[in-house]
Amino acid sequence: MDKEVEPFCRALPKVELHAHLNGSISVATMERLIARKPHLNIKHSMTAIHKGQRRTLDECFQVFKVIHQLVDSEEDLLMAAKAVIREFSEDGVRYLELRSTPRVETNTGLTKRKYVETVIEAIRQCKQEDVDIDVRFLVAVDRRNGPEVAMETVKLAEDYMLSSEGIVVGMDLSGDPMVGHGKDLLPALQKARNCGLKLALHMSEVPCQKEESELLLTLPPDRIGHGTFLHPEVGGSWSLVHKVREGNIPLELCLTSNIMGKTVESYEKHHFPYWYKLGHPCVLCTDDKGVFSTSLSQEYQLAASTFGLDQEALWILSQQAISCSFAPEAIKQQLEKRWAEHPLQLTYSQDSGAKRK
Ligand SMILES: CC(C)=CCNc1ncnc2c1ncn2[C@@H]1O[C@H](COP(=O)(O)O)[C@@H](O)[C@H]1O
Ligand SMILES: [Zn+2]
Repeated sequence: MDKEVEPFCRALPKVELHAHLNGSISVATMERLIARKPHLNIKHSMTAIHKGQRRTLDECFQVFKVIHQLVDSEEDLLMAAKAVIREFSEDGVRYLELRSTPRVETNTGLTKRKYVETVIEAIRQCKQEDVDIDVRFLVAVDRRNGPEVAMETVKLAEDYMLSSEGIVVGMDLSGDPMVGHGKDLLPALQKARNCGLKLALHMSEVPCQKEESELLLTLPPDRIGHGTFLHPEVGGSWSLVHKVREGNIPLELCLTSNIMGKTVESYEKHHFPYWYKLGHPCVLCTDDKGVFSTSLSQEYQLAASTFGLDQEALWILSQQAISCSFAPEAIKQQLEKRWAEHPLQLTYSQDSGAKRK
């Protein structure tokens, strides 16, 4: 691999649009959380999947249950969220959309409202502390919890969209794709859309979701998470591809997550090139940087080495992610300006200028 790719990807200003809060907790933060709750007897091996290891989707979802035991109070959540935001910033992420599922924890008195407020507070505190990153919050619906909870979550998200000064911008649909059906959640998602919340939905993460994806595309979503099995070569359909292309709906693509969760056989077989070659908007994301021991820089490096992307292509990929974000127009313009004035942009344009000569 080009030895300059690693520092380039780290220095590259980046946009992260698909990051689950509790899946993004680093080893260092996990250590602090484990130390706070020694009685749980939780080992590191239970909260992360390391390089070279692969687990079934089911096994991966067990990991979240363990992490949720470690993050079950307002204090834990505030500490974890702030650490995650700082780490993304240290990795060169300048705009982040963090998603998380509001939870009730009776032991500690955590309510769903408190949960959302704590994540918002973490975002505000990072801003006050001048952490170099703009953070927005997508309130997540866990598909496992059914239509009533989904509707309740939409109402919660709507409330905070109106009162969080632009921090809450949308909703995510996630959770074990083998559980529940999107058709039951459609009314809640429709309501979310109608009240102005943006929708980032996990779709076709597993092969058996063709019908569900057709249905969810009628909303339509503003972005798609994974979309691994949308295209006909992997059992999807032309109709799905056509609708996604027609709607120009960006895809959030998480290479390592798909390999480690065994929904994609190898990096080479990832669906990134399928969509990238079509010129469709693709955004590289981490999904769960803590659980999958990765970083956004590493995901850019992997895309570069696996699919032969040069520095110019990586730059364009990161810049195009700005327009796929749910940031208000004014913020998008500020980010565009920041990218245009970035020192790396100068070297890269000199390089590509030299290449052109
Ligand atoms: C298991 C695996 C391969 C994970 C990657 N793919 C995923 N697919 C669907 N939902 C997810 C995934 N990763 C994280 N989540 C959701 O994010 C939650 C953890 O973050 P949080 O508590 O919402 O802050 C999980 O409980 C789950 O609802
Ligand atoms: Zn995800």
